[in-house]
Amino acid sequence: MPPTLDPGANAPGATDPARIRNFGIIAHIDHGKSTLADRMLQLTGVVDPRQMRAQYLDRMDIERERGITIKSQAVRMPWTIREGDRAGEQAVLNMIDTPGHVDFTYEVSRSLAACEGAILLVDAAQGIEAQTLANLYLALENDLRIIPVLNKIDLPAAQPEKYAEELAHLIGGDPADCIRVSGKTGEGVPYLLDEIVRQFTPPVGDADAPARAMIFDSVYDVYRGVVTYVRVIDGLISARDRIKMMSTGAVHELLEIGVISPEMQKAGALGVGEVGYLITGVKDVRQSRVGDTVTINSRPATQALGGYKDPKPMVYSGLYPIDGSDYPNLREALDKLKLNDAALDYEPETSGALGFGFRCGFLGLLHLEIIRERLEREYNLDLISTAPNVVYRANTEDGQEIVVTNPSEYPTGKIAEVYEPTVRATVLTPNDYVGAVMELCQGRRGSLLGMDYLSADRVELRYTLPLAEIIFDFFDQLKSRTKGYASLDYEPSGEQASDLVKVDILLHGEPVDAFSAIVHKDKAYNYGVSIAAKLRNLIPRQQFEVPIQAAIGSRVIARETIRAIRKDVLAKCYGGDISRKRKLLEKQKEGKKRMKMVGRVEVPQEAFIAALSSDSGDGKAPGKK
Ligand SMILES: Nc1nc2c(ncn2[C@@H]2O[C@H](COP(=O)(O)OP(=O)(O)OP(=O)(O)O)[C@@H](O)[C@H]2O)c(=O)[nH]1
Repeated sequence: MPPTLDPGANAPGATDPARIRNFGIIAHIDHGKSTLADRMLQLTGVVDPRQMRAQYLDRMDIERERGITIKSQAVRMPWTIREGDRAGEQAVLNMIDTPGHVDFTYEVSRSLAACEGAILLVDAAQGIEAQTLANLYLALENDLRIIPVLNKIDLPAAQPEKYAEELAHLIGGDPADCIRVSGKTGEGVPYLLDEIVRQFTPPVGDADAPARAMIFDSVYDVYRGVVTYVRVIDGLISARDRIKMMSTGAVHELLEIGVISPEMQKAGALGVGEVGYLITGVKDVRQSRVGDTVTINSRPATQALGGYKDPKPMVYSGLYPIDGSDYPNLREALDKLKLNDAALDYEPETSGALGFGFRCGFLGLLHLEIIRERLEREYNLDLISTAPNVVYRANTEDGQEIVVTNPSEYPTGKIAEVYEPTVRATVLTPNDYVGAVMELCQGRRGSLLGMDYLSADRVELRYTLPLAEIIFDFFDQLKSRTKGYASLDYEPSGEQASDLVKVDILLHGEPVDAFSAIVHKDKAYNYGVSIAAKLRNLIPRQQFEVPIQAAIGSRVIARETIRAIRKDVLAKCYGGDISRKRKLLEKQKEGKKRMKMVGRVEVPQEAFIAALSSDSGDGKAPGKK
């Protein structure tokens, strides 16, 4: 038996909006959102203590293994105020657990649009970090009420007094208003739940208006087809209705409607302010788009809700199946993942070296890595991903504009100007490391925008940096130069004209498209030298000599050679006259020449993976720590 929910959830009618509180938990990564969510599930009784496991809401294997939240989750929990003059008041809480990593900011902003309030969770041993700020700004943009909460007060290193000051300084108010909790021990969590009901406002909507619900997430389930998560703004959607998607006008039969608590539970209807799911039996993933408005076919709304801004991919990489016959499976898998993930973008491409594949756009390297891992695990595919790159815009001298998502498509003609995307990066660091952070940012072509002291020993540095300079190992470098104390957040800030060149890698005189890269002129030489050296170690010796060249246009900037395995053709030629030996050697040379002309260099698959996957030369996948 699942624990009894508030009767509204299962009754044919909907819950009284005055009793609903929709809220999100926002925090810097690892400050303990998922753990706090676990305690709430336990305290509200929606999860049986025997079934409780850590990070209950992180359902994907990858999420659990890495201890990070990738997808947002919405859970309905009943709560009755325990203390104070409103004790006994019953409420229905819809909690939305959101991811913390900078790549997934768009998930956070989508979820927050479905809330009235946000818990700003800060680790009491760490204080405010870069994503604390970024998420706070997102919440403020959505006009949410904020409850500041200090977590992990059970830690000996916790300094709640100090950080309560910092938080109060940031959002205004009294340090004493910061609620102190431990997601681990549960201390303070019942009080926090009480305060959620007291401080957050109930949703406002017109119960009599035609129904309008916002799709804030949509997932493909192998057994049930597409499951669509909605928050109702106006009106009522009941299980007997036929629903209409406002962007396409498509009408669907409702097979099931319900709430997540934390498993799916059927309900009779969803009313104003409620958060729940719809199942229509739609199998095509594109028919239930995140950001679309759902209405009722018999009495449709006329005006759709303001949708979400589509997240724009920031980093591109080619994904190729190692076994060419897997290509259709890869397409199908990408189609399915795309439903969960509006930010994933892909189109077919062919590479001379790697065959048929897809050029895919991602939000960042972690996103790339996760999609790739999901494709390999959930869809059983073996993939190669090419070196990630950002999107460039080139203006040619004859007035054409070319958008380059793949370096091998970089125009060869005369180029007037090339633009590269930039980001506005915020680094929070203790005072002692300001010099180290500045040195790193300057080395990555950054320009300082400003610097502020958040408290006596915590500094906020703001830089404009080319995106291409931070997608590789910037974060690792930042962490190692600041002994792990600095944190980073960034957002797109437009583009800038830069002195960029395309570096081609030629194997045996033939350019290999998958190795081409666009780099800043000052860094082209180093790039060329390092990739040539890497390939020399990765490609086994062949029967003939293989030159590896890095070139800008026709100018070679670096060269390595893989020496031939010289077969000893004279081994069986004892004594004899010199002309015979010479003849044999000539023949061998000719053979080599023929190989050079017609032969192709055999590049082992691993070489592609290792050379392409990271610029550090360690053979690890991009972004892998
Ligand atoms: N001592 C102590 N540790 C905690 C507490 N809350 C969380 N942790 C630990 O902090 C780490 C991060 O916690 P999570 O709940 O996974 O953090 P998160 O913010 O959800 O992380 P993301 O999902 O990746 O954004 C885990 O190792 C937790 O066990 C707490 O109150 N006390």
